[in-house]
Amino acid sequence: MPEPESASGSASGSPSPSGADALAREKAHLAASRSALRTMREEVEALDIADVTANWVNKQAMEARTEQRIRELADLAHTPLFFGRLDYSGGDHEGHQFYIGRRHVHDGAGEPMVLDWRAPVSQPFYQASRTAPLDVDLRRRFGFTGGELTAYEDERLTGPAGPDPAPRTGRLLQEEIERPRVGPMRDIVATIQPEQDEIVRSGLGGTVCVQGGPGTGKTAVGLHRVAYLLYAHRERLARTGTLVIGPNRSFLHYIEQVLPALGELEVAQATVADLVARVAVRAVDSPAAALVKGDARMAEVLRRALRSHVTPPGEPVVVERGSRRWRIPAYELAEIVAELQERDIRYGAAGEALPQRIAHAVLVRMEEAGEAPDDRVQDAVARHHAVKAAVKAVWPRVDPAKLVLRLLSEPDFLAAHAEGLLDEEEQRAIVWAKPARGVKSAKWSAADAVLIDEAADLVQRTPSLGHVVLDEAQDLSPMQYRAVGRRCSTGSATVLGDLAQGTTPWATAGWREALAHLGKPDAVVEELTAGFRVPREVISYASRLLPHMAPGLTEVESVREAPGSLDVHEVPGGAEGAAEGAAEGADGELDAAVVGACRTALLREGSIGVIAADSRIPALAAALTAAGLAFLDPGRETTAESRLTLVPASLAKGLEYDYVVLDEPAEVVDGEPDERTGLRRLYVVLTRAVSGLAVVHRRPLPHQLTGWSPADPA
Ligand SMILES: Nc1ncnc2c1ncn2[C@@H]1O[C@H](COP(=O)(O)OP(=O)(O)OP(=O)(O)O)[C@@H](O)[C@H]1O
Repeated sequence: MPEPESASGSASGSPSPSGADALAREKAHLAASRSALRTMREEVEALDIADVTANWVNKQAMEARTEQRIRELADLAHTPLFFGRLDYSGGDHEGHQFYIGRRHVHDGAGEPMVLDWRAPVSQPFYQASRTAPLDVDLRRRFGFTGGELTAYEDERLTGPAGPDPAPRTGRLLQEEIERPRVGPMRDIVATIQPEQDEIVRSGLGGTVCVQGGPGTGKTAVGLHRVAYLLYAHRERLARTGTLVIGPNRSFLHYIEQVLPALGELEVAQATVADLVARVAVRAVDSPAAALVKGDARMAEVLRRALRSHVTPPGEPVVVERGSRRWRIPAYELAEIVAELQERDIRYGAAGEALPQRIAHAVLVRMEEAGEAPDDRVQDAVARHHAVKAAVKAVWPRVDPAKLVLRLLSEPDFLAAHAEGLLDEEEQRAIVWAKPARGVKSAKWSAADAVLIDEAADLVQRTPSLGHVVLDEAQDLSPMQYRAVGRRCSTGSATVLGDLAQGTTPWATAGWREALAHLGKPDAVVEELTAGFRVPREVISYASRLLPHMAPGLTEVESVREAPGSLDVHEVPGGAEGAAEGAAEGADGELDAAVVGACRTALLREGSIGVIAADSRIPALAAALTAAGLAFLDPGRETTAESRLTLVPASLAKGLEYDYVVLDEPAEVVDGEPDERTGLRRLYVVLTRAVSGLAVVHRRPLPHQLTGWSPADPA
């Protein structure tokens, strides 16, 4: 371990260096650490694996590992090698200084120059406080500008209280959050807050569910938790795998760089639709049909329908071998079948076990007759055509997609298995008006694909991963929770969501029930209440909607004041004129006002999101183009040259922009099938801005936002 002098370069015992000197020493440590990292990389690059690998396969594997290691050791120009320092004044590390960074760096003698943020000795960087200093005397946070170390911020955790910044409002934290965004989501490793850190470091064994309002850092926490788990349980998770599940491609694209920036390159990403993509999805269900298809009762309907394929044996099995015939009577076959049905094994596995069970019964008879058959005889009997024929009749193979197809095509078949589970109206809601002819030509919906996935799991167990992060979970149906749950049945999960942002007809009403569907009823539910993204003025405005669409949920408490961050601009013309414009999907004056707001936002640094009801997107796209303002769609990465993104409200969830221009809130609400969902959608889009929100409207704002009630006199 380095002594204070060697780690910081500070002259021990001399008067405390001036700020400038201290900064110079820290810069020197950064330069020395960079050079040590370069040496580490050069050592890996120079490894001659030809000497240590005996064969081609090993060589390939070693080469891949070496390449990955070289990538992990890259010194990224704009990613500081360390962001903090801890000076220990007690415990095992008394008198030592540690620099905390994204990865471990050591010098030629193997002494650490930078410690991985995930190491136990780094934890006080996130957790220590004046009330619980955890043996740490000083915590230093570094500020960087374009990869250059330019500032630091100290907190004394022991001795008389000084003018230290409270961690929540620290200048560096504020600057970090407000640093203009271009490109994908960034990591928060330098500024993880204590309550976030507790979730990040919670053990691999347990499932954690995090409820948190917009911008409380749920996504960030989930991704950092994966990085932490990979550090703490690398071998196990390398074997079993990790997966991050997000709501759509744009969102996954937005978050995809966070884990690589933390040195983790092997985490898979998918949407729920990707996980269950066994058939091509080409149809959209009515809300009523999707609601029934997503209900957990469908799991039981499927189970019954599948099991109905087992037919009680009516005939004996007669196996001829040489001059002898062995006969297993029907009642004995029925006993074997009943025993398999009672056991908790998958339909397919039981079907595969049946021939061996029948063969075993034959062997018992052979032994009783004085023969001494061995395993080979049993295998031969199991493959005998009479046994195969019996198995086919009693326990036929079932194709999961065909099973669902039949349920949705044949009202009688559905009724037989939905009895006591779905009422007649519910059954009618899901049966296809026009029965499909085959699996390939059927017009499957997203919910149908989930049903097929459930059926497939009833036939054959879905392999489980080691850990799954499920983001924006509040929008999943019970059947979708089950689909995710079977992918972490022997592993654990991090479930992230906000009940107030649920915008599907089946949105999660409470986490306990959702976790039961996921198969993790004992998961711990944590709450994050501090808001990092949205400034106080904006979150208070958006939170006016809460009592109307998610009563009981408390307002997020923003850690940031940003006076002037909210601008509500009314375009004259009012209710009458706007109605016609809206009907045509175009409204020249409103469009012009939105373009104007974009121009104003473009004068500042950072990303700009223009968010509008999906129906307004074509008109706004045309207006922006006519005004010469280039824009991206949310699946594309912003760059310094193209900072403007046109976002349909339905895709805004989970995303964020430095500045948001929100077009016509009333239209966003009207774009949803009911008012509650509309207000929730509005809440989502009102909470996407980091530095400023401009609301541009011509129609009256929804009264829940203005506080005006329809009952009030005008
Ligand atoms: N401790 C932190 N330090 C710095 N930035 C943070 C911290 N926690 C969160 N943030 C930032 O706040 C913003 C919101 O975080 P994130 O997207 O994870 O929130 P969320 O709870 O998932 O939001 P939503 O519910 O809207 O999806 C991001 O820019 C993130 O980097």
